[in-house]
Amino acid sequence: MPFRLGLTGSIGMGKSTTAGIFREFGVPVHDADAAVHALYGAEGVAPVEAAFPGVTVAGRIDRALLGARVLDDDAAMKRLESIVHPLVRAREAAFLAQAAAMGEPVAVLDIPLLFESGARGRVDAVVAVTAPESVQRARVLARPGMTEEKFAAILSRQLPDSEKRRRADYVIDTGHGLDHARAEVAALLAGLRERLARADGAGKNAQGDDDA
Ligand SMILES: CC(C)(COP(=O)(O)OP(=O)(O)OC[C@H]1O[C@@H](n2cnc3c(N)ncnc32)[C@H](O)[C@@H]1O)[C@@H](O)C(=O)NCCC(=O)NCCS
Ligand SMILES: Nc1ncnc2c1ncn2[C@@H]1O[C@H](COP(=O)(O)OP(=O)(O)OP(=O)(O)O)[C@@H](O)[C@H]1O
Repeated sequence: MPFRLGLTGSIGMGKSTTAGIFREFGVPVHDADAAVHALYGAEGVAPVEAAFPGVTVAGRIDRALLGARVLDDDAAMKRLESIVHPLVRAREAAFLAQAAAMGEPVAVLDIPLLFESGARGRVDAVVAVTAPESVQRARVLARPGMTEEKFAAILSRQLPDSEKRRRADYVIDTGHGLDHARAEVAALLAGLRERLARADGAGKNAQGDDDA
């Protein structure tokens, strides 16, 4: 099993961009948001349509229609999450099994709701991505279809950034450009590889492998 690095951060903080940097460095990444979007064209269609009739368009769950039904309705969102999260976990498990088969030492699980959905126990360490609030707001409101109301609804379901940073093992700041974030990821991976090599060496010594 690879070392599971959980990647989290509030909306617009730079999770996807940082996940892309891990990929550039050759680390496999599983993206929970992307898994949700993919399962809306696959195994998620039937159960989600059954719970929210009328949200399927041309065989796929339409996220704008579904969003309108759940984003300002707590009970509806909880119901949706109870359908979707187990399906995401199944995709994640398949990804980890494949990474293990490939002998990957480290794998990243990009989980936006890592702390909120009880996923902390599924990873070995947590990376939180952050940026100043003003940068986050400007990034999010620049997106097509985004409104102040939708932004507020999503934020209200997410643990505050300060709390995510406090609970994380590593913090990546995306407010200073791509090169800065790349350097932070490189340093994180170098430190982690050293830590894993040391742990591996200690394990071998404990088993007496190195004493032969
Ligand atoms: C409500 C839906 C249809 C809106 O789709 P849309 O394409 O507009 O948004 P998208 O999926 O790209 O999400 C936008 C941002 O909101 C965050 N977000 C999505 N769902 C949730 C949620 N239940 N609670 C908090 N944040 C959420 C995402 O992580 C992302 O940062 C969609 O987000 C969804 O199906 N959410 C439920 C599944 C879920 O919990 N996903 C979160 C990761 S597993
Ligand atoms: N290190 C960085 N330097 C400069 N711009 C960045 C950096 N990281 C992210 N951005 C910019 O911020 C915006 C949001 O980034 P991204 O899509 O990665 O956020 P996210 O946290 O994945 O968002 P969401 O939670 O909504 O999926 C993008 O326009 C991206 O180009």
